[in-house]
Amino acid sequence: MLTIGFIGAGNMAKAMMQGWAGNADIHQVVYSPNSGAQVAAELGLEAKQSALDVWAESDMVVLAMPPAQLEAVAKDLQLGIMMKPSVIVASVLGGVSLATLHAAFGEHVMVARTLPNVNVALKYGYTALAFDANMDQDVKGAIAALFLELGRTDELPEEQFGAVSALAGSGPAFVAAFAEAMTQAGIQAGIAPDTAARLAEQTVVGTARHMGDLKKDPMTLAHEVMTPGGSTAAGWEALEQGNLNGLVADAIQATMKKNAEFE
Ligand SMILES: NC(=O)C1=CN([C@@H]2O[C@H](COP(=O)(O)OP(=O)(O)OC[C@H]3O[C@@H](n4cnc5c(N)ncnc54)[C@H](O)[C@@H]3O)[C@@H](O)[C@H]2O)C=CC1
Ligand SMILES: O=C(O)[C@@H]1CCC=N1
Repeated sequence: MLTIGFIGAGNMAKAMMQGWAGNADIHQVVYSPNSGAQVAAELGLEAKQSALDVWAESDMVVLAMPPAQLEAVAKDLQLGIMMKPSVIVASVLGGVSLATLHAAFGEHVMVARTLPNVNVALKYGYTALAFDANMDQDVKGAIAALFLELGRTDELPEEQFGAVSALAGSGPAFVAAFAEAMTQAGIQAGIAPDTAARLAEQTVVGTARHMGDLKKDPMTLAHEVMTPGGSTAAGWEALEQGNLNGLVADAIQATMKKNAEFE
């Protein structure tokens, strides 16, 4: 039995807990000052009274609190790190580098920097991973296997994490924004709000599965839908005139700029 401990019980932590919940070989414990007990009860996990209690019981500790809490949490864990240095730290803290994590926890602590997205809740996530240069291959493999269970993963250079965070970490929000824009356009066109929302959601879900399951890239699928001289091509032209690509590029750049402020 492997014990994964969470420090923080917000949206990202919950998504990971949900993703690993069905695995009978994983025991999950959680501490969060406000919501830990409630989230643990909701998901059938064990709530702990402190970050130190989580550390004492865990093989791997997931740091999933706001990045600004890093120093405070590291201080709370000082005794645990001395008593049980074998615990692996998997940080999901946006913009917090391996170097910063080591500065907080000490050089000898095994640390992985991970960047998951909320779709890990249903094992359809994407997680970027970066490891200490000297981390043992077996430990790397074990961490990667855990995240692979939650969807796709890649080991990527840390300097790409700002861009990866914008595309894959923040990405679900941006795809959701497109679904919302379609819903609003449907309402404007006279469709009842709940029907418009259902149409938009099913279209986004179905399109994602179509590309994924049938292995089609976006433009192949788009061309299949665009009957030559038909109505989709007219709508596509409006998207191009409105510079959808430019707008998305701007959103990614703005997200990366903010990520760079955290680094
Ligand atoms: N939400 C997302 O899609 C993603 C979030 N992240 C990262 O995950 C981390 C958490 O983000 P969210 O879940 O979105 O935020 P959130 O606000 O939903 O959750 C933060 C959690 O940390 C807890 N917390 C605050 N101070 C604490 C402390 N001193 N000790 C223990 N727990 C404490 C809060 O009670 C709350 O449960 C951030 O570092 C963020 O960069 C990374 C990738 C994606
Ligand atoms: O918005 C944020 O700061 C975090 C990082 C990636 C997704 N959510």
